[in-house]
Formats: sequence, C-alpha cells, structure tokens
Amino acid sequence: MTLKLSPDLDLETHARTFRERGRAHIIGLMPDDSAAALHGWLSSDIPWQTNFNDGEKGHTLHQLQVEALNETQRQLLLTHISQKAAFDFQYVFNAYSLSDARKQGLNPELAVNQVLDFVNSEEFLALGRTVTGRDDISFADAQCTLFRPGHFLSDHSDDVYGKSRVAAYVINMTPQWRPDWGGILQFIDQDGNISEGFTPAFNALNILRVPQPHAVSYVTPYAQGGRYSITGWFRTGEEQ
Ligand SMILES: O=C(O)CCC(=O)C(=O)O
Ligand SMILES: [Fe+2]
Repeated sequence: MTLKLSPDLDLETHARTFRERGRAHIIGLMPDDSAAALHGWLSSDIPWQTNFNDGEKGHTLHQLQVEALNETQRQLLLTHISQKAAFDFQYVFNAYSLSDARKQGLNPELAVNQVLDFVNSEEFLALGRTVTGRDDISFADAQCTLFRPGHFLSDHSDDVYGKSRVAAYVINMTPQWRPDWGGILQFIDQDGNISEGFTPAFNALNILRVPQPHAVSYVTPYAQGGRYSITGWFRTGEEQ
C-alpha cells in the first residue's frame, strides 16, 4: 500500500489561511484506503517508546525499560515529571521516530516505516511548499506519536537552533475523540489566551509556522483510545 494525497485538496485556500494566521487545518488529507492503512499500522505493530525531558535533555525509555519499572519507580518518575511541569517546559508521550529508525536500520519489517517516504514524496513536499509559501523546503523528518491519559507537551515554539525548521506538520490519525478529553493542539497568544485549538481528528493535517507558541494539553484520565499522529517538520538544506 503506497500512501497518497487526496487529489482535490484546495491548497490555495489553505495557503491563504497560513499566510494570515501562521497555521492551517486540512481535512480529508488522504483517500480513505490510505487513511485506513496508516491507521492500521499506527494501531498495531509499533514499538512505542516513552519520551520525556529533564530540562534541556530528552530521554527515551524503550518498552522493556518501562515494563521493568516497578509501581514505585513509575510513580516517582511521573511525580518528578509533574513537578517539573509546574515551572518548566515539559513533555511526556509515546513516540517512535521514523527518521531515527531509518538511520539506525531498526525494525525494517514494519510497514509504518514507509510513512517517512510518503512525507518526503514530491507530492507531500509540494503541499508543504504551497501552503507555507516556502520553496526552499527540501525534506521532512517524521515520528509517530501516541498521547495517552497523563501525557502532555507544554508551551514551546519548535525553534531548535541548527534544525532549519520552516513549519511543523501533524497528520491527525485519531478516529474518535472529544474536545474535553484534552490532547488539544493549543495556540497561545501574547496575553496567554488560547487563540485557537485543534481537536484530534482523523485523516487531517495541521501545519504550523515555526516559531509560534503552542502546546498539547494534558490528556485526561477518561480519554479513550489514544491520540495518534505522525509529526515532523518541513525543513531546508541537506537532509540530516
Ligand atoms: O501533536 C501535536 O499536535 C503537536 C506536537 C508538537 O507540537 C511537537 O511535537 O512539537
Ligand atoms: Fe511543537
């Protein structure tokens, strides 16, 4: 199954919205069969890791390491993360980096790996160039993410020195979600208000200009089913 874009996307309208607001929300990104295939890969065989940060430093726990924690250790880790989140940039969520897996030759048998080729296909990069108005976009990196209850990503702007990020993209692959379950992609204005929020959706693409303050709100304990996405950045220069 090769993933495709829907043939009838109105990219000029999204480009105008992006110019005006610094972001765009594109529904019906792929034909139904592509969306169903991607959803199948995301909800079955991914070796999810747990990503969290301690200040500037990112940490990744592999599934076996998470399973090896006893209840006390798990609670200590979560308490530590919550305490840091009160005052500092903080995140915790499940992820599987397609870019790192490709570089390291990991799990070559997984069908989901081909999503990295999809986001680097001429048609997906052309979509990114048209919507952002930036012809110099040359590649995209990608990771699968899964936010479950207790996961969040606090206020940040995606602007990392040396990464040449033009815009972030988030392919929403969550079949069922309610806005009051949390996990909202929130845009934070100068007064600290939420100027816009995108609720997890199915087969929709968010594109957001870098830099701009945004966050993924805390996923409540009663959220069902998981918030699945493919996330990455449209970037310039040599692929790295
Ligand atoms: O998952 C999302 O909606 C946004 C993720 C994000 O902001 C990031 O990974 O930097
Ligand atoms: Fe971000």
